Amino acid sequence: FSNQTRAESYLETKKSGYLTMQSYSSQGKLVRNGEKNKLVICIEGNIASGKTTCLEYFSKTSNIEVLTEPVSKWRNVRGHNPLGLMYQDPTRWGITLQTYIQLTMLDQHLSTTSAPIRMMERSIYGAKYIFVENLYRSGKMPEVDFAVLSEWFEWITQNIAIPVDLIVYLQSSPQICHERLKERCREEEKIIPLEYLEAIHQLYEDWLIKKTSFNIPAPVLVISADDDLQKMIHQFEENREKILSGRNV
Ligand SMILES: Nc1ncnc2c1ncn2[C@@H]1O[C@H](COP(=O)(O)OP(=O)(O)O)[C@@H](O)[C@H]1O
Ligand SMILES: Cc1cn([C@H]2C[C@H](O)[C@@H](COP(=O)(O)O)O2)c(=O)[nH]c1=O
Repeated sequence: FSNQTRAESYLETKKSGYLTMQSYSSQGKLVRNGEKNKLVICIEGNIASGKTTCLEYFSKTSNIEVLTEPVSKWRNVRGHNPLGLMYQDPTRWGITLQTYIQLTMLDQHLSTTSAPIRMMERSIYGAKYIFVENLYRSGKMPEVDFAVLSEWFEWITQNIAIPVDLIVYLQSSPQICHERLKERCREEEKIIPLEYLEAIHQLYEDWLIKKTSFNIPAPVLVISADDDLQKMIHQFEENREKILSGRNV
């Protein structure tokens, strides 16, 4: 056996539910069998920019599987609320929340689907490049926590194929998000100031518009998200073909 064949042979015997990784791709990453021809679209955007609303709209289309962020898990893991704890004391609990979010994002990326198109709310990339980065840059995440999370992230993305075909960026003004967030009234988020949404917005703009911060794993389709619901539906329809073909052309 070459090293690669031995590894493949080992992995073939290690079928454990949804994490059955059976072969190495040409880039030397673990890949999921049967997932190659599926289209993955990630909806990125600020808090309360309308991502869930967008996913709910497209969930009515046949052949699409929609995966909303598992916020209920982030609010309740074995009776603990890491999301609430993070907003109360980000320096202490940021690492706890972000470690768990990284795990649940990976879980979603790797979960099996029968539908040919998968639409996912954010991604493991958005969680790291926006939220972890924001905690770190704002001085609320200790350097050692950032280093450990970054090591985990790099190991995952260097060793496991996490394909994304298209990023749909719901570009919104932080002020509008703040108003929508207050209306939605999620208990943990009541203390979020406008400045927090402005910082998240800036990181998104640097990543997906200016393209000056981090690697972008897929082409980006930008949809302006400040409009009312009716106009948003019109925009979703106008962009339906681009979105569902996974191509920004
Ligand atoms: N275009 C829109 N105009 C007005 N309110 C909206 C619009 N899109 C979403 N909302 C409302 O704003 C809040 C946040 O939307 P949501 O889809 O949950 O955002 P996200 O998933 O990005 O956090 C919800 O109360 C939702 O009903
Ligand atoms: C991905 C991610 C999310 N959060 C926080 C931000 C919000 O309070 C919720 C989910 O927000 P949504 O935009 O309404 O879906 O989770 C976070 O703190 N860190 C993250 O990586």
